[in-house]
Amino acid sequence: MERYKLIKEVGDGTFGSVWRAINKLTGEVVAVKKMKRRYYSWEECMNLREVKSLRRMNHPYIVKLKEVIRENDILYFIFEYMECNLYQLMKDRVKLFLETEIRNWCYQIFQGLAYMHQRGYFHRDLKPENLLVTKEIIKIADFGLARELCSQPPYTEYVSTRWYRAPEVLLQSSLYDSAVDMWAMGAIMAELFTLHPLFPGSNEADEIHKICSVIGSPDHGTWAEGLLLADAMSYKFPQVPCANLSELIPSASENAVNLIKSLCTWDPTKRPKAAEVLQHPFFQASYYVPPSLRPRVPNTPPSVGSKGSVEQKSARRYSTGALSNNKPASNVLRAKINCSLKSGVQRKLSMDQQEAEKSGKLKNSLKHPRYQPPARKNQVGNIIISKSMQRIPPDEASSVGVPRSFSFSNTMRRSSSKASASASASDDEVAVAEKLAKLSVGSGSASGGARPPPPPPSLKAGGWHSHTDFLTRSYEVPSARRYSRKVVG
Ligand SMILES: Nc1ncnc2c1ncn2[C@@H]1O[C@H](COP(=O)(O)OP(=O)(O)OP(=O)(O)O)[C@@H](O)[C@H]1O
Repeated sequence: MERYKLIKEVGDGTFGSVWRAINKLTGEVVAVKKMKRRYYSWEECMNLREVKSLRRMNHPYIVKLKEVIRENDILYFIFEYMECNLYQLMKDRVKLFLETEIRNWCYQIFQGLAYMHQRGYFHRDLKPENLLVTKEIIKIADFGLARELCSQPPYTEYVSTRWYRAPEVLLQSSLYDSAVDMWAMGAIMAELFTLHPLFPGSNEADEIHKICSVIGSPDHGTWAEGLLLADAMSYKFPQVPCANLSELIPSASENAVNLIKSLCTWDPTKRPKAAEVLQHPFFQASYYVPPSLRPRVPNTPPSVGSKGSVEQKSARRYSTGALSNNKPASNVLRAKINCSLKSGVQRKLSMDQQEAEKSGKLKNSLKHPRYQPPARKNQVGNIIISKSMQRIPPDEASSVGVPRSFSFSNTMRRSSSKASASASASDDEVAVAEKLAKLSVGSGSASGGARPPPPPPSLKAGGWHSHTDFLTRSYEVPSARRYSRKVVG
């Protein structure tokens, strides 16, 4: 570790603290994740999911693990450095993001996910904190929970942060797959549009209630398997009418709303795969190539950082012929959003609770009987076990010897994919903002190796229904509490 100079702590997760650091030899800025528990052998380190999965991945939209160092029984991961995470970008944000910005981010993430899923992995803990941003580039990070699709179910342990947790996981299915990542992406996409979490459940029961109130309670037609799962744990879904998602996400285009609907579908088998999502009409409206990835030609518009107030600039920057569907929020609506932004404690409380869940200290809720109506109590769910207890048995050669550090080259080993899955200024919008507020029930630089993503697929591609017929249900209003939290799961 003497090669690295730690500069500043930039994140404190459940399992490690993350530091911005400099490689003294090369001057390269990196992120050093110092794991909290001790590791007494290399074998133990090499069997960590984060290592096992990340060392197989080499993609411009997946954060690159450069090196692993074990020193004095302390394990350090050296990652490429990213400026901030998506949650940090959203939390103090007043102006809504432009749809073009959201489209650009999502297209990158879905490319990363398609790559990962095709190679037989799914992430299982996608959330804004695990999506790292440097200028216009976004990358998937934190593979501590990543799972091989071909690994043997049942998957009994804890998976994913509650607000982004798929219903099959909430209902303790042991057969979930990469569709859990697609659910999380639907929730994240919606949050990018509204700057509010879509399903901010205060406990697992409340989480399901929130989901029902947005997408409507499931029935035999929409998710027969889910009813069985619920039966198996003597759980009864609340009978809640669905909401109109377009009203909940007024700044989103019809295509964006349709995509979110399809991702947040009860039945995991009906959610689109990441590769299919890339063909969705939402991504046909335009394709934005970040300035940093454009060929260097004179008159290229200057790059604008993604952290600042970039909305107006963004409109000019995105010169690819795109029609922005974004409807900027009115001052009144913005004031309301700000107001809810300031009610920040909710997310922190809730996320702290989730952190407690993750540590395995708190148990229960759904397993024991009846659904409790939109819980205002700080009840905590039961699925959780500590990630630190999830070390999987050695299943591959850990013939790593006993190096003091381990660097990864582009070891892209393909494993067969057994993926069975494996606000505008109108009165209406003000009303929507009010509705949202009332319905708060519960509660460095981009990788040098980055290459430009492929151009958008043709409009004909994919089996997407156009516009509204993709899902015909209507949707209700989610909670609108604004949040603040430290960067933990
Ligand atoms: N490569 C990186 N570059 C810059 N910041 C990073 C990097 N990796 C992680 N971080 C920051 O540190 C935070 C925590 O990192 P990470 O999620 O890997 O830790 P963790 O202990 O696994 O967290 P969690 O509690 O989510 O499981 C991230 O949300 C991010 O803000």
